[in-house]
Amino acid sequence: MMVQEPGWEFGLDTGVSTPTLAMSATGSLVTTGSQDLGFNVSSETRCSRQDRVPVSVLGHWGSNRGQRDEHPLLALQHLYQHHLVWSIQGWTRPAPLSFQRNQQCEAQQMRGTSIPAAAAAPQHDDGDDDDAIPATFSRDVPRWFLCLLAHFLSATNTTTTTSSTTTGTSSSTRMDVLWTIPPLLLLLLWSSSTFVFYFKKCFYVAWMMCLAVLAIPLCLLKSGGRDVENMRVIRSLVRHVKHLLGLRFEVSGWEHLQTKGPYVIISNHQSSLDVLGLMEVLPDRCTMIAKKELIYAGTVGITCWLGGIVFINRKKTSDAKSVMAEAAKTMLDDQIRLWVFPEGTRNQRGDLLPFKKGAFHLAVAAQAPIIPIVFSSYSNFYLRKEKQFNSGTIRLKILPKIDTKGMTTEDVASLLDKSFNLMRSAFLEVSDSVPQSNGTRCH
Ligand SMILES: CCCCCCCC/C=C\CCCCCCCC(=O)SCCNC(=O)CCNC(=O)[C@H](O)C(C)(C)COP(=O)(O)OP(=O)(O)OC[C@H]1O[C@@H](n2cnc3c(N)ncnc32)[C@H](O)[C@@H]1OP(=O)(O)O
Ligand SMILES: CCCCCCCCCCCCCC(=O)OC[C@@H](O)COP(=O)(O)O
Repeated sequence: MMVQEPGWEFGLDTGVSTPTLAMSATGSLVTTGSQDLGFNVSSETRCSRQDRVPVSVLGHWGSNRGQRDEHPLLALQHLYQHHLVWSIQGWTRPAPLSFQRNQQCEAQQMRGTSIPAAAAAPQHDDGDDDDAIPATFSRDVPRWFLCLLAHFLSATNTTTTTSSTTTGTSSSTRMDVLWTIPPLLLLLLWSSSTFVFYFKKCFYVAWMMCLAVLAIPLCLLKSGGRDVENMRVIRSLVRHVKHLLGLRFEVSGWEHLQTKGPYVIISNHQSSLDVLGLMEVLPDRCTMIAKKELIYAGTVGITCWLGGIVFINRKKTSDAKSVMAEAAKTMLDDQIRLWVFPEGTRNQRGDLLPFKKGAFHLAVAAQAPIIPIVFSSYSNFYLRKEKQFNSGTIRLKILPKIDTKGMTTEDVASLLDKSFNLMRSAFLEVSDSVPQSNGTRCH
């Protein structure tokens, strides 16, 4: 008796109407599959050769042939490569593809019995946690994509078979796996929202690092060193990144940024994605206050330094205070605007954190107005806990300036309260009205 450990199974409800596939489904592939790959392919018994009825082909990928760690997607690839490539043309409608742990099948596999047709048919989420299709593999994959994948894989198969005559079997296997990566990546991007989440995040960081490599020499050419004017270069380099991540910005209140001279911009801080919104509206001669750790962020850190970003040590209030007092002086001397995140840290809890006092001390010290800018909540497209990063729209609302002329340190508390209340109600307002995710990846 062959004992299979619980594995993943995959189902293709093909709706195929050709006699050839009906044959394959009734058994001829089972032998090939089992012998070559460790597959059991079965189908619904009620399907006959001539009937134009949906056929479910279901493979079970166990660990009996030493492929213990093989991913179900690889198993799917094998199925395509060896059995289904020729029959895909016969598909008559999009094939919903689902992966799930089928405990009934696993139990039967453990006992060494074959999978009955009813158990073999792909099941759908019935709300039961154990049986539920994992969120990562629950999306329908369109027929044309599967066709493309199949053609790609069959082409790969030919290539690697040819190469195996000269380079040997192990390198052909390696090639096989290598060539499998691009379509699998596409399939994962298509089907797994968790994968999309990590992919987009990594892409964002990597892309910013690459852009920064470009930004460094450009900044040096423009200003010869650290200068607020370099922010123009950085701004123009970062502006396209929103398109790559599927984000859209809707900005209102542009007129409030027309204020002349230095001012302090304060905004809420949800994620490093805020940089994209910041670059959307960043006025000329404006730089930021940031935590000092950012300077160590490789090429991005160097770019930040070149852009004139003021780094503070949040853990040492006295240090931070003196750096900000110095910044107030520079603001006036060099006619610079400063962008501060008064929450002092990232926050995505659907509300604003209590503000720190530095930004208001800064504005009072420089006697410069405060311009609050509110970013709508990212929760309609970006959820860190749920690992969701869809495309979406972000509203940026620029609020009227708050004057600080004649104010002293005594007024800092009331200035802070006033700004907080204005921003909080604007945040709730823009977050409420923001359109829901315009991506298609929500479950
Ligand atoms: C193409 C290239 C591509 C490359 C990529 C491009 C790169 C991207 C480009 C650009 C990206 C830039 C993106 C940057 C994003 C970074 C964001 C961050 O890093 S957010 C974290 C840091 N930000 C802050 O922390 C806010 C500022 N913080 C403050 O202002 C705090 O107030 C701080 C640190 C100064 C002190 O914080 P406390 O935690 O100690 O708390 P408190 O209550 O505010 O202050 C304590 C006491 O100190 C007084 N105080 C504070 N500041 C004062 C001051 N300036 N003068 C006098 N007293 C002051 C206060 O009045 C308070 O005293 P009493 O309670 O009133 O007695
Ligand atoms: C090796 C690290 C590479 C990092 C590359 C990052 C590329 C994106 C550049 C955007 C910079 C945004 C910086 C930012 O948003 O920092 C977070 C702080 O505000 C708040 O931090 P925390 O939550 O208080 O620790």
